[in-house]
Amino acid sequence: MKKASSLSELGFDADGGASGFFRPVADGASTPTSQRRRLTKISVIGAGNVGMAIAQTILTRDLADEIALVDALPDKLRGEMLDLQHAAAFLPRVRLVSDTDLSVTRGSDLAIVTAGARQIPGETRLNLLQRNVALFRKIVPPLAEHSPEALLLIVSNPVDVLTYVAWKLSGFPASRVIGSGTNLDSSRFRFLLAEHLQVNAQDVQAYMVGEHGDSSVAIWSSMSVAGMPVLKSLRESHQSFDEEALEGIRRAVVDSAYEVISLKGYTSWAIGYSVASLAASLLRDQHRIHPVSVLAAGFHGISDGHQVFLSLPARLGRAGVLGVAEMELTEEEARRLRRSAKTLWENCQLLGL
Ligand SMILES: NC(=O)C1=CN([C@@H]2O[C@H](COP(=O)(O)OP(=O)(O)OC[C@H]3O[C@@H](n4cnc5c(N)ncnc54)[C@H](O)[C@@H]3O)[C@@H](O)[C@H]2O)C=CC1
Ligand SMILES: CC(=O)C(=O)O
Repeated sequence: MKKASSLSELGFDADGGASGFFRPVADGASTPTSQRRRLTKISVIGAGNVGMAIAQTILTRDLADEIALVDALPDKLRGEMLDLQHAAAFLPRVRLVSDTDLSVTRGSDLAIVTAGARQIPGETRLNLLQRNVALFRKIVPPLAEHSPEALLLIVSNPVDVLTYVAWKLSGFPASRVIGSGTNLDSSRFRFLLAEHLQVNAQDVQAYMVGEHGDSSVAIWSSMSVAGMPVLKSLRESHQSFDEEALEGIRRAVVDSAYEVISLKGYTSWAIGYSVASLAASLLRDQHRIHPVSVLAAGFHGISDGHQVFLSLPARLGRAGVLGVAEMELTEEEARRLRRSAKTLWENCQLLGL
């Protein structure tokens, strides 16, 4: 049985009796319309492990005035919403709403899609494609209709191909359709390097680009700490630091998701922080650089005709993707990136969108 969870649902006045509780200090004391701040609304579609980790990180970072949660499971959805609402005394004031119907997302500034199947231990992300494309066909068109000016941030896997799918199905410009991409892989990469070098991961400049998945590419040539090239010092301190050792570290980054999934069944906390950092850069117009999934046609020798989405370092702001960095890659890095693009483009083409 659905129980009332607010005083208005129990029959109390909708304004909570506030007019009887406080005496106005002066006539017309309310904020003039011209000075009212525009409220920020974020929607999270899919209130599973990932969606809820994102919602709670966004709440603690005070990024939204309203958060709308959507899921296909009504009881779980309401339970998640209430559980977060009960933290109200410890958080900034946020209106939290939820519904199984996407109309609750109306007027979103940012819509984050996490709905869909996730990997079982050992399964690749690309394996999820057909199931999640079918879901996106149901979710993306109404989402775009309810919030035609929104930024779309795709998280469901395989994230790069699904970002392409969301771009096609929404009809939005590519600058407003972004995949969370290798923002997470790059954090894992920086964590491993920081542990090795005994420094803070925030001081390690290092990017993984390409597919968020098995063919991701580690950009060793531009990796630095305090402006110092890391590869050079690793090679000087470890005599046997060759291509095989580098591939071993890249593989450790790729395998780290598989390891967490085999241990706890899913990944959630790191992607929660990763997506909240993207939300902050976008909605607060930070112009920060993140490796995220963007339309990569024409970059690093990827054919102009291949409308593939994959991660490259991009400058993010309130309008979405403001620009993509023209990284200097070694020939080997560019070759690996093109191979990653080829794998993704082959998958996109199969969809016939
Ligand atoms: N891009 C990235 O870096 C990462 C992506 N992921 C991906 O995120 C996705 C979600 O993972 P989890 O949250 O662990 O899975 P989960 O199974 O916990 O949550 C998925 C949710 O989607 C909901 N859902 C299904 N159909 C729906 C519909 N039509 N409308 C609204 N909601 C619907 C389900 O009811 C469920 O609550 C997976 O595809 C996973 O692979 C996970 C971690 C990192
Ligand atoms: C599941 C997934 O994509 C990740 O944690 O990287």
